[in-house]
Amino acid sequence: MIKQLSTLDQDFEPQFEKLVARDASVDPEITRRAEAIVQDVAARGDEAVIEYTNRFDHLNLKTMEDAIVTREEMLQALETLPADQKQALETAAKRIREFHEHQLEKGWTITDSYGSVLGQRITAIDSVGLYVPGGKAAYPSSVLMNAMPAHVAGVPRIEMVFPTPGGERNQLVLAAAALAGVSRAFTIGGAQAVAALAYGTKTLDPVDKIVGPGNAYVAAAKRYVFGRVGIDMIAGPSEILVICDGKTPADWIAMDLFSQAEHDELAQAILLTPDAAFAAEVQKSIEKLLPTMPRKAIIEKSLANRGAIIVTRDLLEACKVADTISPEHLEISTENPEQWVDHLRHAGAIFMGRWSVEALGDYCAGPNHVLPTSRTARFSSPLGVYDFLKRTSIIHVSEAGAQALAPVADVLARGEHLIAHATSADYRLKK
Ligand SMILES: NC(=O)c1ccc[n+]([C@@H]2O[C@H](COP(=O)([O-])OP(=O)(O)OC[C@H]3O[C@@H](n4cnc5c(N)ncnc54)[C@H](O)[C@@H]3O)[C@@H](O)[C@H]2O)c1
Ligand SMILES: N[C@H](CO)Cc1c[nH]c[nH+]1
Ligand SMILES: [Zn+2]
Repeated sequence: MIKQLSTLDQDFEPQFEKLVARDASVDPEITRRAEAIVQDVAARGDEAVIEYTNRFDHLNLKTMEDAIVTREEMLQALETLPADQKQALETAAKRIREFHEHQLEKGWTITDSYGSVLGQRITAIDSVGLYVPGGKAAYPSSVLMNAMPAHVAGVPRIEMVFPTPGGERNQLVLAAAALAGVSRAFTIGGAQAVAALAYGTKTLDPVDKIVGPGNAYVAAAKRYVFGRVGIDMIAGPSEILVICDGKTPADWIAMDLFSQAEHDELAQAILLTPDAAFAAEVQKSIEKLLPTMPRKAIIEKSLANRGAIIVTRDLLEACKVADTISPEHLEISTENPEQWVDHLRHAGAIFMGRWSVEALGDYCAGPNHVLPTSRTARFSSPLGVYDFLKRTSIIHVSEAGAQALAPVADVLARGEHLIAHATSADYRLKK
């Protein structure tokens, strides 16, 4: 069952360190296997992708053509969805698109005192590959979250890969791809799909960047191909941290913890509260509600291995502990959450107040649900339009500018013993 800790406990520090230790999800054997698959796909292309897909996902592909899902098939899936699903998907897609449109960046220029123009040009990446996980569950919401910012950024070629264990093409996944502007999809997954996107095969031209969450094989393959292609981040198991003043119904908080615990046995769900009686109440809610959950076994393992209810001295101390954890999702389930948010700097997404339940962020609030995990929120951001844009510096030096800057470059270049640099600058000086 979930651990109960208090910051007043004598051994709180070592217990806390054990709780937030991050190496639980990296297995060297998985890394070795994933890298071998990537190398094989790089060498043998389509043939290797087909073999691995048939082996791991139990398909019967004869050629890569059998794995292709066309734009027409995606649109067909959208048109034939049950009305409630179509409407929900469209509402979510609209909100996600509108939110991400605010992230579009514009280029800029400045003109210096010599009339030289300096600036930054923004262009979209030419081609991206979206990894949409499909091993244990299908994630239409992740299609929207990955593809929509790419589409808003103006990426012309958006390829999607998604494993279809047993060959079932999830219609919601295809419909979401239609709404979010995916150009073409392949029913392939795992390390072999990442390799196909990175190195290209006869059927699939290589892409410039690969984004999207996945299991340990996908993460290891992304790490391996980074450098050849760009990647977004290595997303680890889901995390939720709730700070509560003890006045939100205990069942709500228990279910919020379950909502991320149900993703994975390695997911992390933590409650911080200064109210010890409330902590006990949430514990009771967990015991009451857990047997009713279809994914009970996963939730139980996740809470037992990586979950905790921590009683703090006060809400300010709860904020300090939360900042150390730097969680993927942080709910401030208190009165006047604005009062606490300035004390919190590191989190993928902050949900303010009792009504801002994390599940809304997963599907339809608007912000992206692909977020930094495993404490990487200290230096990393949610997936966004900016991940699909790149910047190019523009330098247009006037004749007068060259006269002023060449002597500066000359001195610095000679200081570095780079005489060709110095001389090429000096050639621009008027005699
Ligand atoms: N952060 C997010 O936004 C987000 C969103 C959705 C899902 N997720 C996470 O993504 C993960 C998805 O994992 P998943 O497994 O369900 O799907 P997945 O698509 O990531 O992995 C399935 C693939 O793994 C490969 N694989 C499985 N066993 C293998 C083996 N023994 N050897 C080699 N390859 C093997 C297969 O090729 C298979 O197609 C979960 O941890 C989930 O929590 C995260
Ligand atoms: N909470 C996940 C990211 O940690 C995203 C997701 C998809 N579907 C439901 N939830
Ligand atoms: Zn979720």
